[in-house]
Amino acid sequence: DIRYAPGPSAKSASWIWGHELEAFRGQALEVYSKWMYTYGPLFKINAAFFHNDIIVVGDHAAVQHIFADIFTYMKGPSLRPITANIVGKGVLWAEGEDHVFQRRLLSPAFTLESVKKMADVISECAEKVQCLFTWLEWKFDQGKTFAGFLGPVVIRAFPSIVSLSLKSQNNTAGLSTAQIIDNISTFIMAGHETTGGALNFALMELARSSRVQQKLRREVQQFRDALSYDAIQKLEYLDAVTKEVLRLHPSVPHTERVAMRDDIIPLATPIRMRNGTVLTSFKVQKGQVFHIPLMTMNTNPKVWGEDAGEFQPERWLTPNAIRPSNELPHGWSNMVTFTDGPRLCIGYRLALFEFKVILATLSRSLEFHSTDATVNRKDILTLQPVVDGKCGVLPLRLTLASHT
Ligand code: HEM
Repeated sequence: DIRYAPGPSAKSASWIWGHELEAFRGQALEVYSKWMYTYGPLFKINAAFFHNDIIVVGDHAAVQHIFADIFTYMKGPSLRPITANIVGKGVLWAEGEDHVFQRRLLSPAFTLESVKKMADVISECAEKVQCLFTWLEWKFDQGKTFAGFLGPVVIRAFPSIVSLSLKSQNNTAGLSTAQIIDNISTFIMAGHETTGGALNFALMELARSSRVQQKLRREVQQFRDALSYDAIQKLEYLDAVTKEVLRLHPSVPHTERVAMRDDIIPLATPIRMRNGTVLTSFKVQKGQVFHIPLMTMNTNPKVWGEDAGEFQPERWLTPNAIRPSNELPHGWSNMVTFTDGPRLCIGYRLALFEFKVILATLSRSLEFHSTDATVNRKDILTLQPVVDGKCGVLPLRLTLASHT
């Protein structure tokens, strides 16, 4: 019985907020990570406002099961109204048959072929951003809000991609005008907030590690071909840096699902319940809320090793530095950064290409230096840097890079 699941004691919970406020107060996913390393990959917490207990689940088999069955596990009532308000009732919001319908019509815009067709425009936009930054090198003072600046600049440079992606397929005919509009704002928000945020954290990591930064710059500068879709796949170190940034700083740090019916969930790692029984699967009842801590799963030392919290792109290039894939989560590069299953991020190929082209283009000609500001990270639907209490702020200093 899931009532006996391990977890922080009920006595430590606030009578009104349960354990939820404590979890929110820390840095992004810090408290869930601490609990997961203490209680194992499945534990329960008290929910706010006397709601039934929430199960926090990072067990690979359980998470794969939940993501695979989108008719049994849907987004919770706490997420959907926010999504509807911010981006409208597009594919990110839709559930059930409506989701399947919208996803089928929109998917052709995000296939490998479609992303390849957008590649030239994306590379051109990356050049524009780089020119702007090179110009800004004279203008940037230490302490300016880099993140708040990067978002609008990237969005301004990239709007053509949204219309291009929808134009690249003729199937949107089945969607109403309102659905098309809502999906365009979905792509703008879900696409730019996430990719822009991940790029911010990438620049922060490069600024903190001159070794990685120099190695990446050397690889990019020595590569003479144009950065087409196929060409960029040849840059091995860029690929490793990309994976490492998206492992440590997943733009969506956690997600939520609710069981629509009773079910049995398999477990990769048996859990010892508080009454002494050991379970290899567990029963859930309709209405059970799950929190899925994507960031915790990506950085669990029991899975990724003792240096799980460190930025080490080499782990992706060193044989046996990472466990075999059957011992890792199911998803892109054995991570859950884009989730998994039928609701896997629709734009992940586009995101990866944009991320790589922009990072390659910027690091070719600019150097990034840290400031002495302390950067905190908060989970506010997306992962946000917070400096001196200000959200979306990531101060960096730029100089021109020398060419090899
Ligand atoms: C680094 C960049 C990105 C990250 C880390 C990311 C992450 C995610 C995650 C975790 C989800 C699943 C959320 C959930 O089900 O709870 C998701 C869904 C989604 N993403 Fe992304 N995303 C990124 C970029 C993009 C881009 C570039 C686009 C489109 C232009 C996009 C469009 C979407 C859409 C429409 C969904 C909803 C898909 C569905 O429910 O069927 N994302 N993304």
